[in-house]
Amino acid sequence: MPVEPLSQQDVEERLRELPGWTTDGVLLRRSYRLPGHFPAVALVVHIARIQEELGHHSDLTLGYDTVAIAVNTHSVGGKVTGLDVELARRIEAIAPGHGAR
Ligand SMILES: C[C@H](O)[C@H](O)[C@H]1CNC2=NC(N)=NC(=O)C2=N1
Repeated sequence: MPVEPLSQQDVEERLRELPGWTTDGVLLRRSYRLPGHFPAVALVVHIARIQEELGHHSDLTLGYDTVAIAVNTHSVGGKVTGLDVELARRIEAIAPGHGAR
């Protein structure tokens, strides 16, 4: 199935089920605070594993106890698509297990 950009309204509707995630119309973003540096590193590695499984990759920024995620779909010229929302859902499902909030 071809991947198509979502309208801003579509993105906002989908984000209602993803508290903490925001969009500026170009990127889907969320930052997490972790209980220390290694938990933050572990979250990055876990996200990297999910991204390899999906074949879809965000820009991940690792801080001391923070992880920031920004993602859109390059193949449609840098717009938000269902692939980005799916990645956000997958990340939300595993982040609490790392103590992320
Ligand atoms: C061939 C490979 O699946 C593609 O290049 C994937 C890789 N990861 C990707 N990640 C993101 N964010 N957007 C893409 O369009 C994309 N394309």
